[in-house]
This record gives sequence, C-alpha cells and structure tokens, in this order.
Amino acid sequence: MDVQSAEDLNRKKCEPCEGGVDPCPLPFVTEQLEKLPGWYLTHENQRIRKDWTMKNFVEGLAFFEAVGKVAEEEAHHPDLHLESYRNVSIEIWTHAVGGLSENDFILAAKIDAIEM
Ligand SMILES: C[C@H](O)[C@H](O)[C@H]1CNC2=NC(N)=NC(=O)C2=N1
Repeated sequence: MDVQSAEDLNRKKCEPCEGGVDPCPLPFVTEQLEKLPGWYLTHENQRIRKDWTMKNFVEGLAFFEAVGKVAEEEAHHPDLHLESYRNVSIEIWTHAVGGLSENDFILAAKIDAIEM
C-alpha cells in the first residue's frame, strides 16, 4: 500500500474488514499520518487520534452527528469522546485486525472533510 494524500483517501470507500490481514506497518503509518494534519498515534501505535475544542457542547454533539453519518456510510466506526462540555477526541482503529488498516486513514480523511 502506498502513502496517499488526504484528498485521495477522502475519495475512497472503506472496505468491509473481517480480519485475517496484518495491520499496516509502523513506517507506513508514520508516513501516512504526515498527510493527515492533527492525527497522532496512541495505544502502542495501534490507533490514531485527533482532538478538537468546539465552541460549545451542542457543536460537539452536532459534530458527532456528522461523524456518525460518515461512519455508518463507511461501515467503519470511531470511538467518540466529548469531555469538559466541548473537548472532542476521536480515536480510530480497525478492530478486526487489532491495529491500523487503510480504512482508518480513509475515515480520518472523511472526518477532516466535515464542515462545521
Ligand atoms: C462487517 C463490518 O464491516 C464490521 O463489523 C465493521 C464494523 N465497523 C468497524 N469499525 C472499526 N473501527 N473496526 C472494525 O473492524 C469494524 N468492523
């Protein structure tokens, strides 16, 4: 798999993933994250995460509503965190492989394309 631009990732669709494949290797992940501003590795390099400060709680909920729509369209789902009424974090990984797959980067690019 080659490193892709955020624009190219945003044009792709997540593929159903039932496991049986290895997670993306760390050198690739590190290079791919350079194309996704603000996303960083967590959980022993098995997940990617990004943080936002929203205007208020309602904007946080609206953001989650929009993210949820994308996740359902892609059948690929993030963990959503809304803390201290306006601090939002989203964490993504592919449960089926216990680490990162192309789907996670596609979803991250689509989340970044959401206009709030
Ligand atoms: C069949 C369907 O593709 C799977 O159940 C999906 C649902 N959403 C998912 N979301 C994430 N983040 N990882 C998965 O492995 C996953 N699997």
